[in-house]
Amino acid sequence: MEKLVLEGGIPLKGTIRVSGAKNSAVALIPATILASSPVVLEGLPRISDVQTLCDLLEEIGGTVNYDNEKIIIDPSKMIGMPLPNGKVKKLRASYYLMGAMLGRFKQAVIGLPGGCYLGPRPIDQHIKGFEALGAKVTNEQGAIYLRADELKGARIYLDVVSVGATINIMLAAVLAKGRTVIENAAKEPEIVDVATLLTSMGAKIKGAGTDVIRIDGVEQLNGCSHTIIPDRIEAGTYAILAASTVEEGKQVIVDNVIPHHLESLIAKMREMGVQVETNDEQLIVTGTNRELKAVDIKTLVYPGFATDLQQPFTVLLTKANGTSVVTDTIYGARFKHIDELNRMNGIIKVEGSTAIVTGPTKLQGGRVKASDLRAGAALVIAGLIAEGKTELTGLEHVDRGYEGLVDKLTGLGANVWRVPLTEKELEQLKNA
Ligand SMILES: CC(=O)N[C@H]1[C@@H](OP(=O)(O)OP(=O)(O)OC[C@H]2O[C@@H](n3ccc(=O)[nH]c3=O)[C@H](O)[C@@H]2O)O[C@H](CO)[C@@H](O)[C@@H]1O
Ligand SMILES: C=C(OP(=O)(O)O)C(=O)O
Repeated sequence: MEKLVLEGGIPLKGTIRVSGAKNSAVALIPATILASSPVVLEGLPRISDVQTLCDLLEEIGGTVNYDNEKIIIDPSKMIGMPLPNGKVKKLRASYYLMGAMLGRFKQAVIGLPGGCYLGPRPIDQHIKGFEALGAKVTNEQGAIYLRADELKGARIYLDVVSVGATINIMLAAVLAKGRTVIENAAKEPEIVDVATLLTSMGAKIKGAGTDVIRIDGVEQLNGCSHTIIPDRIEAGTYAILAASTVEEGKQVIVDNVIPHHLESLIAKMREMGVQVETNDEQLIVTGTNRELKAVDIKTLVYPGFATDLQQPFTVLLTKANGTSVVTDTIYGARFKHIDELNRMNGIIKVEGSTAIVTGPTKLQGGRVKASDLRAGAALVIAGLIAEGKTELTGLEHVDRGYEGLVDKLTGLGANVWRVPLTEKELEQLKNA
């Protein structure tokens, strides 16, 4: 195990390139199970969630070949093997194996997913969808058992707008008989990306990216080639980092971005007084001598302010003048980073699903721990703006979502490096 050491207070400048989207990648990989011949996925990020899913596809008999920026998955020899334990527990998105394996094999056994603990994360809407398509679903000793004689299209109204349930139902429905309509569907760009792959494989899907998705089942899906979209959350994280660290007159360019995916973040940054411009595929943040203003944010489903950017954004708010109110309506308990920020001299109070940030404060470097992926991203930004050195543990969370973090930050002039934990530090972490 390692820790990340960050030297705070160094102004950053230059260009940082965004990788392929984690939340697309983790659905695109399971989607390949539905094809009858090899699928080429281009531009997947090299992160641990991608590796874990590729390992899981190999466990069920798939062949995975890595060729520079491409991953080639041959699903033809896969079998409907039960996966009640093991690697499925390491990430949230292993739930997509349910929809994809049910779609192809008409049965699946998948252990309940892991991933970031952000408060309760039920999957009742996924199950409601599978049942509507004709599957019998039971939960036995921490694993979901799914079985169907045949899957038949259905009209499914989601009681909660859910990214995971929308994608999972699409995966199960593309090979079902007849028409499926998902109402109150989520509209995130990752859903459109998965629909694009499935359509290239031969699926018939209309309306992805709106709140009604119509799927007409087909007999067979075939291999194809697909390039993933850029990661809007990674891009947003680096835009927030840029706004937190860039010096007057200097620029940080976040490259390989679809700016339209980040409109709610860009609007909030501008409201604070951050100078941010966009072109076709970049965000350009320029340092100014303006004082940053406090703003309120409320996380919402897309195209609202993304919950996954709430934690990093809170760090930027510690630099703003006044009181900012941050409300997370998606995950009301997503505030585990706050204790750590307060240990670094932040003045942030949590009341229910709201964090109240009083600024500006000068953060102080210290020893902090990432409790989840975006808490880790928030603490990386905090470490880079703090006075002195910060040591961050819990890197296994950060590695789930940020490809080549140290190299990318070093490219902007940051002084950051990874070191193995000593025996004593490992012991301290175990007892914490
Ligand atoms: C792998 C992946 O793509 N992860 C993203 C996905 O997670 P995930 O797909 O798990 O999140 P959902 O969109 O499903 O969750 C949204 C809300 O609906 C609730 N809910 C969800 C499903 C369900 O069956 N019942 C239910 O009540 C959840 O508790 C949450 O409050 O979207 C989240 C919300 O944008 C992001 O934070 C995660 O980064
Ligand atoms: C919460 C996240 O991921 P996951 O759903 O994979 O836990 C995230 O990407 O911020």
